Amino acid sequence: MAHTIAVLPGDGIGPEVMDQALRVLDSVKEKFSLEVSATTHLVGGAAIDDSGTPLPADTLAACEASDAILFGSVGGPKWENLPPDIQPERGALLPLRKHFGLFANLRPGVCLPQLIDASPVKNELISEGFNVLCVRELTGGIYFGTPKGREEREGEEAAIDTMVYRRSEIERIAHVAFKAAQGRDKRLTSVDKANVLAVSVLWREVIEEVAKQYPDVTLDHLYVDNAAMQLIRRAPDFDVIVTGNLFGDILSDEMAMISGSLGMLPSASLAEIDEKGLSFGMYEPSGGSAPDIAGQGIANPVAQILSLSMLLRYSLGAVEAADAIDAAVAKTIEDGFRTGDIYSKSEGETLANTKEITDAILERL
Ligand SMILES: NC(=O)c1ccc[n+]([C@@H]2O[C@H](COP(=O)([O-])OP(=O)(O)OC[C@H]3O[C@@H](n4cnc5c(N)ncnc54)[C@H](O)[C@@H]3O)[C@@H](O)[C@H]2O)c1
Ligand SMILES: CC(C)[C@H](C(=O)O)[C@@H](O)C(=O)O
Ligand SMILES: [Mg+2]
Repeated sequence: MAHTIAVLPGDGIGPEVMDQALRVLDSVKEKFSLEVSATTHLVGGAAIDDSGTPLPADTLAACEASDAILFGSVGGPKWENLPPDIQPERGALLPLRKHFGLFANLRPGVCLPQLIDASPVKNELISEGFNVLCVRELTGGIYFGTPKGREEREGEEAAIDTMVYRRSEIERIAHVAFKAAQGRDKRLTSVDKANVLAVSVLWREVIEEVAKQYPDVTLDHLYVDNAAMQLIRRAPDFDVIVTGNLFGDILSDEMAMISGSLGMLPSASLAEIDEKGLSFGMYEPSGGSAPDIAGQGIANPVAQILSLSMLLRYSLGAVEAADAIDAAVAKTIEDGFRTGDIYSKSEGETLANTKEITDAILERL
C-alpha cells in the first residue's frame, strides 16, 4: 500500500538530523519494498523567515494529506522575541498537536547497557538498565487551558495559565497507558500533584476507575516532586509512567538524561487508533533544536532516526522495517560508534559526527 509522509525538518539541528533520517528511510524503502513518498515542508523559524508565519497553510495542507508527520524540531534564539503566538513553538508545534488531536505522547526512555557510562546517574543505580515509557497527555492541561495571558490583578500586571483536564481526556490517556503497560512489564505509575491541585485529584480518581478494567496491571501513584527524585534513586523500578502535559514534559527530559542524552530519545504523538490498529501521528525527537551545536554537523541523529522507526511502526504498520532500524541503531551503539553527546572516551568507542554515525547505522541495516 502506498503511503505519504510530511517531513517538517524545522530549525537548528532539525534539518541536519532529518537529512540522516531520510537516508535511513530510503534504505528501508528499498529493503522492504515500501511505497512511501515523503514531501518536505517549512515549519517554525524557517517558515517565519520565508513567509512570516510558523505554520504556513501549504505545510498544514500537506500534513492533512499525509499518513503521518516526521518532525524535526523548532525554535531558537532568533525567534524568541517575537509575539508569543507566532513563535515557532506556540505558533506551529502546539497547534499541530491540537489540530490533529495528538493526545497521546509516547516517550520511551531506554538506556542501552553500552551507554551506562554516558548517563550522569551513577552506574550502580542503573546497573540493571533503564527502560521506561513515559505516556504524556499532550493536548490538554496547562498548555491549552483558558484563560491564558496577561491581566491586571490587585492593581498590578499579572499572567495566568489555567490547568484543566476533563474526565474524558484523562480516561483516554489512561487507556493508552494501561494498554502499553499490558504489553510490557504490567506496572504503571501515575504521576500527579494531588496533594495540591484539584486537577490532580480528579486525575487520580479517574486513573483508579480505569484501573478496574486492567486488573493485570499493578498501579501506583506518585506526586511529581517525589517522582522526579525516585526516577534518579531507583530508575529500574519504573515500567510505564502516565502523567499530564506539563509534568510529562519535565519528566521525559529527566528520563532522557538518565538514558544518556536527549539526542537518543524519539517520541510519538498519536491520535485515536483506527480499526487497523494504526493511528495518525507526529514523530519527533524528545529534545529540541539544540542551538548550541546547530550547524556543526555533530548532533546525534539517533532520536530522529528512531522517530522514523516509530512512524513506520505506529502509522504505517511497517513493523519489520521499524524492527530493522531499531536493531541497526542498537548494533551501531554496541559496536562503539558515539556522537559527542554520548562519547565517554572509553576504550572501543569511535567518535562520529552526524553523518558518520548514520553511515554506520546504514551499514548495519
Ligand atoms: N519538539 C521541539 O521542536 C522542541 C523540543 C524542545 C525544545 N524546543 C526548542 O528548542 C530550542 C532549544 O531548547 P533547549 O536548549 O531548551 O533544549 P534542547 O533540547 O534543544 O537542548 C538541550 C541540550 O541537549 C542537547 N541536545 C539536544 N538534542 C541533541 C542531539 N540530537 N544531539 C546532541 N545533543 C543534543 C543540546 O545540545 C543542549 O545542550 C528552544 O527554542 C526550545 O523551545 C523544541
Ligand atoms: C518546545 C515545547 C513547546 C515542547 C513542549 O513543551 O511540549 C518541547 O519541550 C517538547 O518536549 O516537545
Ligand atoms: Mg520538552
